[in-house]
Amino acid sequence: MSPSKKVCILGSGNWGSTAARIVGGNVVKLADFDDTVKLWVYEELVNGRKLTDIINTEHENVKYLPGHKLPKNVVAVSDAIEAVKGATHIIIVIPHQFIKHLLDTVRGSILPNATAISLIKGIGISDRGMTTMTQTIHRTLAIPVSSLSGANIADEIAEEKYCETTIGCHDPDEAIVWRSLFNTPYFQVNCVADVIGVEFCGALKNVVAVGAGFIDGLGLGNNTKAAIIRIGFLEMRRLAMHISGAHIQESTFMESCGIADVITTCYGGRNRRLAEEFVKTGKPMPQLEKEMLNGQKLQGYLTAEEVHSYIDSCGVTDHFPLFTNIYQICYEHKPPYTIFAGLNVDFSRDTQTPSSPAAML
Ligand SMILES: NC(=O)C1=CN([C@@H]2O[C@H](COP(=O)(O)OP(=O)(O)OC[C@H]3O[C@@H](n4cnc5c(N)ncnc54)[C@H](O)[C@@H]3O)[C@@H](O)[C@H]2O)C=CC1
Ligand SMILES: O=C(CO)COP(=O)(O)O
Repeated sequence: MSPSKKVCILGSGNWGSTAARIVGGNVVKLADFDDTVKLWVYEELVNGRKLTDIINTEHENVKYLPGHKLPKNVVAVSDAIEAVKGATHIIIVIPHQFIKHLLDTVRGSILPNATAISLIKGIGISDRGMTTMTQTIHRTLAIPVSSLSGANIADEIAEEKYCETTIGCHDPDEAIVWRSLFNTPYFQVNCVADVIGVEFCGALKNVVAVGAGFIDGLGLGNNTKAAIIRIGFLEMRRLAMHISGAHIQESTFMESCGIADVITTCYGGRNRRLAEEFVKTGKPMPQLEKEMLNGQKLQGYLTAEEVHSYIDSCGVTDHFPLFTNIYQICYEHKPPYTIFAGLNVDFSRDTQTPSSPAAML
């Protein structure tokens, strides 16, 4: 009997390629899945050759994940519609600023019984307010969407160093399927039912990481960075609960997607590294991104702007001094040491009113 399920991956950056390595390795062990994993690549030339051709002949994404082979059953394609053709399980892992165009491209080509999972760390702003990536994907493709996020610096996972991740999935049967696609001895998946809590954590910690990078750029120490991490974590939780308190479980913040991801990104992430350079060189973030990341993309400074636009429109910036200061340093030329302004906020009531978000502020 031919397999009834088929997985594809949309996105082949640093994390997308690492996910392809994991899923490509797992899928061949799952009898109900087709062995072939189509990997959609945003086509570009690398040393005069198409990146898709390089991946399909050398089985390595030499630009975004150099030094790590991809399984041969991972097949790179430059056409997103071809990638989703016949796929029952769609993994979406692109920088959040590109999501709309990709979804517009593939809508209409998705199987009606398909299901998706977002590995993206970012949020969107629309006339409905702040939206998560799974909400955006669900509204466009009209299929169920889960989330995966965790303390997951891609290069370390490609080296098969032990870590954990969190899958948010409403359907317990589907959660088992997603887990079987991602779980490995070195990549331990824990499933929770809180889809948007998982992704709020993943998106908002990138703003905190920008703050942590400012502290490193200022040459301040570990205690100061720990203070920024603590306050940032509380502002993340406060904002997520303010937006969707009735739908988010507090316990999600203690999963890998929560506290663990804030820590790893504030010490080892790209957002932290470029924010440090921002302070040391005075160059704008987009310029540093071009100069230092070889095509990889930052999410943190964009998310800082999106968060600010939301909290400003709600008139609650006073309740998020760290997020506000980080935004003003990035976009309004405030000096980096102003990150400490007004940080003595009382968060003590936040955990007492989880089902009544407005009461927090
Ligand atoms: N790299 C990491 O360690 C981790 C990243 N993530 C998240 O995964 C998501 C994807 O990031 P990465 O895979 O790291 O990507 P990346 O930042 O390494 O690479 C950028 C990707 O965007 C593509 N791209 C460039 N212009 C594009 C366009 N106009 N339209 C569509 N794609 C375009 C590039 O081809 C490349 O694949 C992000 O939300 C990120 O926060 C999550 C966990 C870990
Ligand atoms: O999300 C990440 C680790 O979990 C990666 O963070 P950066 O994008 O800052 O590298």
